[in-house]
Amino acid sequence: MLAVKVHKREAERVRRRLLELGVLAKGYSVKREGDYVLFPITRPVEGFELIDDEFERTEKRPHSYREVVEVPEDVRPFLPSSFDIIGDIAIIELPEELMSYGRVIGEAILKVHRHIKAVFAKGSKVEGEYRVRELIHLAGERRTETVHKENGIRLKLDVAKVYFSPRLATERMRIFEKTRPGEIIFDMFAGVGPYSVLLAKKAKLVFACDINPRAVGYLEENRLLNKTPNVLPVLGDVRRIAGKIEADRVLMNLPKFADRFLREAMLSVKNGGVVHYYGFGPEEDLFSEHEAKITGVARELGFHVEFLEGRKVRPYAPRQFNIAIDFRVLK
Ligand SMILES: C[S@@+](CC[C@H](N)C(=O)[O-])C[C@H]1O[C@@H](n2cnc3c(N)ncnc32)[C@H](O)[C@@H]1O
Repeated sequence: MLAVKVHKREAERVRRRLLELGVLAKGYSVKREGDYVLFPITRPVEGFELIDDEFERTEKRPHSYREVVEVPEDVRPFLPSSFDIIGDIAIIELPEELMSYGRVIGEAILKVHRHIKAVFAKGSKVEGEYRVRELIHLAGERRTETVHKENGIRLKLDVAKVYFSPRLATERMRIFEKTRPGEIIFDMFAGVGPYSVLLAKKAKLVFACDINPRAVGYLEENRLLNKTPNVLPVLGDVRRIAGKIEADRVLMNLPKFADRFLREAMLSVKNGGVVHYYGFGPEEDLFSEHEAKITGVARELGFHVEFLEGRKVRPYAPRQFNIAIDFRVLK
């Protein structure tokens, strides 16, 4: 292989020059011979001593499981480019064409991402009142409980028994930034507490309600784990406590059905307080339908609403987005 030979005093300057010229051969290690350094190159360059030598290939660590997984070429284009990581558990969505290669895909993920200990495939959509999905074990430990770190807090949870999405971390931080010290928060659909525990670091009190007993069990653990005794977990249907709380800020993180709970949210927020509403909307008109429902419920209650912000939270399905609408309630 063609190489440039230089004295070690000149090595750094020459390396930079070869990089500038775009001739330094990638994937080969530079060699040292006494006082000289040998740079492998891809084509002859003028002004340097050129020699011919053999070079060892540098070991390149794969970045993606797709570089190491062994599947037939015809199904390779179906390999997903990303997957969710919750604590030390990976959850991947496999199309039908790849389901029979689940084990090798799972093992490839374990090989490339050393901190991942178990891999599961999504076995269904998020379903039911508890908003959980079926999971299919692909590789590694047959364990579904883990501790996930996000926004400086730790959340213990069971990925098979409760809802949790790491993709909402940025949205949660956004709400944290809007929260003011001393506020009373009502997290209507709290899950294991990713909003509640985070906001409790700033707010005075957080009422955190969920109907899933497992979620509330973890919520209890997570308030201890994060030293946030100002989170008050409430197990049960949120309709039972709505209207008995006067919060500065109400969170409605149940995008599939939040519209059915607008009355409860508005009755639980104080005059001038803010509601963070979540839903799903088509790309061409993200907010109108939801805003109409919000205005309608406010009118029935004799309240006014002031829309503060509408935003895309994340893509949900083709041409569909998970959206957020922040609005103020004036009573
Ligand atoms: C989409 S998850 C959100 C959980 C959490 N906020 C998060 O970000 O991970 C919605 C949660 O609402 C709970 N839920 C559904 N219906 C409910 C109801 N009527 N009352 C209280 N909680 C309910 C579910 O059990 C689930 O944990």
